[in-house]
Amino acid sequence: MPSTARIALNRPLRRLFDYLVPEGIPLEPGQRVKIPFGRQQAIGLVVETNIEPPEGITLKPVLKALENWPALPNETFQLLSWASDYYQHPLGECLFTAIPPALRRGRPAIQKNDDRWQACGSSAALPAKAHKQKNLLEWIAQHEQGVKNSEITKAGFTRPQLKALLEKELVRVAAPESASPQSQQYSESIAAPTLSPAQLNAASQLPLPDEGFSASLLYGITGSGKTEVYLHYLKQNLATEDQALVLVPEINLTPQTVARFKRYFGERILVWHSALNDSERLNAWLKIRNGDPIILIGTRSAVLLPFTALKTLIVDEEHDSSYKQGEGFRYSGRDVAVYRAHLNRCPVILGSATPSLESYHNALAGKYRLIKLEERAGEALPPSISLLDIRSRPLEGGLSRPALQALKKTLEDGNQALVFVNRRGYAPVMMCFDCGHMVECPRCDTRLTYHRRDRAMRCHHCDYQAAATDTCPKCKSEAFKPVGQGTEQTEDILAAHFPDTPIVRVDRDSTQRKGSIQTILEQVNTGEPCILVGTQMLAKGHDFPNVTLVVVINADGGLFSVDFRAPEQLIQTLLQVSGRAGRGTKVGKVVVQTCHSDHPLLRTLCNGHYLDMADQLLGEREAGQFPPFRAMAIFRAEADTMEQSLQILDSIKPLTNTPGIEVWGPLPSLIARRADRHRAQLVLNTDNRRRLNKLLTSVCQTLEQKRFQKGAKWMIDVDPQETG
Ligand SMILES: Nc1ncnc2c1ncn2[C@@H]1O[C@H](COP(=O)(O)OP(=O)(O)OP(=O)(O)O)[C@@H](O)[C@H]1O
Ligand SMILES: [Zn+2]
Repeated sequence: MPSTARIALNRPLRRLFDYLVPEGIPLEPGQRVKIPFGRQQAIGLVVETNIEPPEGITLKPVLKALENWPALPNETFQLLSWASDYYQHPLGECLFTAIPPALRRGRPAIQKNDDRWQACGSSAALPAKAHKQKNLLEWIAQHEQGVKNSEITKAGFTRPQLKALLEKELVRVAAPESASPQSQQYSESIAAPTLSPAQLNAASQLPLPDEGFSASLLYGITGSGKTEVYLHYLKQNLATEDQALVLVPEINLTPQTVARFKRYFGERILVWHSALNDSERLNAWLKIRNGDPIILIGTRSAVLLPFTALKTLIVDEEHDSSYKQGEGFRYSGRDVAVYRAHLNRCPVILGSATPSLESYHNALAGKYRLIKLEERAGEALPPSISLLDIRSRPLEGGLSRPALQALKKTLEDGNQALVFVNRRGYAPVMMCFDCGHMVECPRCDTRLTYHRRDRAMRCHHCDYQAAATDTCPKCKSEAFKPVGQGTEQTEDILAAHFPDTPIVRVDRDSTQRKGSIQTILEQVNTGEPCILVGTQMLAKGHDFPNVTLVVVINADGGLFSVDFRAPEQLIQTLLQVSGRAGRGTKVGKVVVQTCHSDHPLLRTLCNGHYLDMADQLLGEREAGQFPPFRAMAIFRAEADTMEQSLQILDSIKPLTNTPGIEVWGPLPSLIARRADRHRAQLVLNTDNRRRLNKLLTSVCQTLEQKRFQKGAKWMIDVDPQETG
């Protein structure tokens, strides 16, 4: 009698499918199978085996198992099942996030052929007329390590030429780099970095990989050398057969970090991020699944991968909002990392100069070990931060005269400066000073940003764009002007003031145009005087030793926002961007322009003590009964009309009626219309997380059965980052 298995598909369905398991196909959870599905075939993942077959239904059989081992080993499988329940996202889609695209399509789980060819004969053996083959052979012979197919074509040779050499046995495949699981040997020649006494003190407080589960919050001020602490820790404590995971917010922004890890660990470093192609992804996945002793540096989704020998997790810049996925499976990479360490009985280290209030709260509650590193590495000192009130001061490109003077002085002293503007483009609004018209996005409840370089008006919330006009589109007046600051405008003003100094703009537009941020930053890395102008991108983890001045154009953005997280994010960004000043031997200075120089939060900022501000903010969160003191979840709806969206949420609200759970709304979202979709939300807030989880599971099950109007959608977001 054949047994029955329950199988998950990569579909947004809160249900699983039962199939017969033909004899001779032993299955276990996490294994990849091919199954008939409707009129097609699909790739599924086994969730349960030997289940009681449902009565009265004839089941179809599994067609085959794609491997005789589980693609998702037990611990990874448990992790994803937990995440599916915690974040209320369908199990199938959660499980498949840990499977690379090639395997989702049913491709075999083998290394993509990337053979290297070596020469093994002399060109003398070739006929005199075979010039091309001769050239190819000689070229291959110059590369002792062998050359890849792709390199051969890139060098201008062809496959038939290679084939001809192969037939004559003049070339052969070089020994593969990794022939079988566990076979990889990594030579690590460089010793651990030498740490300062403060760094050593911090490193010595970190629990060892074999001491079981623990979570540590490494609070290390900007420039304190946290990366060196991680390197030292891994070098000293990670056994040669073990795996480690280092999560980073965005790899492409900080190529320096990867380079630093590679210097110490060489080939043992593997990277995982969204820019990998399918075969790079598959090859990396196989190494991870095989238990190769790699150290993976990866973005958010790396935490879900099927490690089999994971002994340490590090989450760098743990406060960064990019750890939370904003759509679909809305998990927090940081929080999943903590749960993974718990499942895996190993340490997790969360590091930041500006820890999230969640993590800091956990540290204060004794759940996380708090480790402080409050000195800068090397000879660097913390920068001095001062507020510059700009009320009734004339501004140029957002810059006040004292700020311009400080920039001038910095350049004269042979140093570099950084100007932080929180908007890309030229100006966030174009306004007519005759009729008052402001140009809005036709598809969103937002204004269009003026991009002068491309003479375009763009919506930063959808992809709408229109050509810029010189006169008001409504009344044709010529008094049609940009209002507010964007990076382009500040760049122009700086170029006019400092014509002989390179101005380097870093924002999403400039990095998209010029390729990588690395190319753009080459100018800065020469150390010659220059001014960097840019957005948040500049605040993240960069190490420019010659930057001695940071100017923040306007600090007021998040001070009075309705989003309860806004002040936290503002302070984090301000301190992170301030932390780019004075990282080398020269002292750094930060000038923060504001119209609210008496605001208590900004005043505390000048002391530079993040934890003081965090204490202050936690006090406010507790008074307002917000996370981390309570658990929050948001039901969101979007539809073609606001009425429909509100209707969906109105129908959800009675289902949430539970003692101890507060429900706010439904209300239109802060940007109520985005890309012609009308959005609303219903907020659930409670001090009983378990009850909330149970409630959400039952509400989601109910909603799954309901039919809503075409185009209308509901979503659930647990521990939301954005609450507007
Ligand atoms: N022990 C040390 N001796 C000398 N220089 C050091 C030492 N440790 C780190 N550094 C240097 O100090 C600088 C800052 O280090 P790192 O980038 O690791 O700081 P960080 O704590 O990650 O900072 P941030 O949070 O601001 O990104 C780097 O240039 C690094 O090479
Ligand atoms: Zn828009």
